[in-house]
Amino acid sequence: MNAGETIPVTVLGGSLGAGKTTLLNHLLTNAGDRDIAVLVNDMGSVNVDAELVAEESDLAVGDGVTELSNGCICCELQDDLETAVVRLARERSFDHLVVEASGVSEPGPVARLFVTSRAAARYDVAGLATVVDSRLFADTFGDGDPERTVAEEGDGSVRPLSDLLVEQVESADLVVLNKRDLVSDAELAAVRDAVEALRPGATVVETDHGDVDVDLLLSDLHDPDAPVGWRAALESDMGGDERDQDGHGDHDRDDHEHDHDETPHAEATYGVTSFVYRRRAPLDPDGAAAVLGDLPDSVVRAKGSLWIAGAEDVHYTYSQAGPSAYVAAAGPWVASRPEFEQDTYRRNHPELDWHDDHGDRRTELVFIGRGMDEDALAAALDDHLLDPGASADAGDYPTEPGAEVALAEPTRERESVPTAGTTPEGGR
Ligand SMILES: Nc1nc2c(ncn2[C@@H]2O[C@H](COP(=O)(O)OP(=O)(O)OP(=O)(O)O)[C@@H](O)[C@H]2O)c(=O)[nH]1
Repeated sequence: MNAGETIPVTVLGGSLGAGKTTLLNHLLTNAGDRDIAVLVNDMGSVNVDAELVAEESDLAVGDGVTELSNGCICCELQDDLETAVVRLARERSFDHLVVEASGVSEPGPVARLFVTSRAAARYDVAGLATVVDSRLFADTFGDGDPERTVAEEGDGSVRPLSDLLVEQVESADLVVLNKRDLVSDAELAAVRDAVEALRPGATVVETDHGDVDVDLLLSDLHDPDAPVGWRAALESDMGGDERDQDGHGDHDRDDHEHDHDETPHAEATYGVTSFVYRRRAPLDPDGAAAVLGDLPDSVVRAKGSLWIAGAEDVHYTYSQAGPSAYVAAAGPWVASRPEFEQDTYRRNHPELDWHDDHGDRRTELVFIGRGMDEDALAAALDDHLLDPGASADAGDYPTEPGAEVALAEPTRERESVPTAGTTPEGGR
């Protein structure tokens, strides 16, 4: 970058588990000659997404991937975001910055930071892309009338999560209708209608597994003739009318002003909390599948690493979003690799949490939800802990890196959902 030139930045938002990290990995794999820096925000204290992005790309956490964890960059981590992106632009040269906001981030304030703060001198917002979980959207707004559903769902104390879904769509320049494979054609058409009603003028694309056109995603999506969403919020922030063109109040701004202090924004506004379950012992394969394939409805999103008895050399990742839950074989644990590789890996990743006996083998899961009974969930998993080295049959778990197995799958209207593998047990 030449002095005085600004770097384009794309803000990637969308609901918990909508497919933002999947899309980001697709982008990095298909970026060609572009040098892309990424910043990943996760609301849990363990940044699973940053690790997944780093694992799938040549970038390392702390080098190409910057992580901001345990909070939300649209509110309590705003200052950290500003510092991180200013430092990034000073220390490295790159062509484009992509910021993956956490699933509970309101995208407007994140984009606004690049226009109003110190970061504005270095960056230019190219666009705000919102990834929509089409299955979740169809289920939430089944009657195609999002505004009505939002109004009905609220319990008065916190805003319903569907409110956030609407806001994320209203702010977007590009809406990616992801998880197309989990909805029927009729449901997808209804989702598109609802999205276009909420955000007229946005570019809308339909995908599965984040397979978007990289050129489109990184292009300058700014449409000066459609100043709805975050730009309208920006204008009102700079002294204009407090209501945007659709007549909605600028609630992200209102909320942000009064929950800036102790209570994290996600909890104060949406009642969303997170906790980490971390154990240095393997889980019984069937027991883990039974619990993790049938989580209580209070869990909105769960993800992390699994150490499974009987498959002690395979690092499994677990991912649940609403009615879907999968276990994937990520590859060998570092501790299962030849010693010289272990040494090299550990030298390059000093942050790796290493145990004298078990190396990096661990079960480390982040649970995000509303009204979760953390103790009951932890106890349910603890019931299935085994001693390291205990014999067990993990035959239904995949071993090939990248292969995954469904523990729970959603059903869609009319057509059945293609299975991603066999089901070890249960499911919901
Ligand atoms: N069936 C299906 N699953 C998908 C698709 N895209 C992503 N997934 C799966 O959905 C889960 C969540 O995907 P992520 O990319 O981690 O979602 P995210 O938005 O980054 O999640 P958070 O950052 O935790 O909010 C993972 O298990 C993905 O493999 C899709 O198009 N179809």
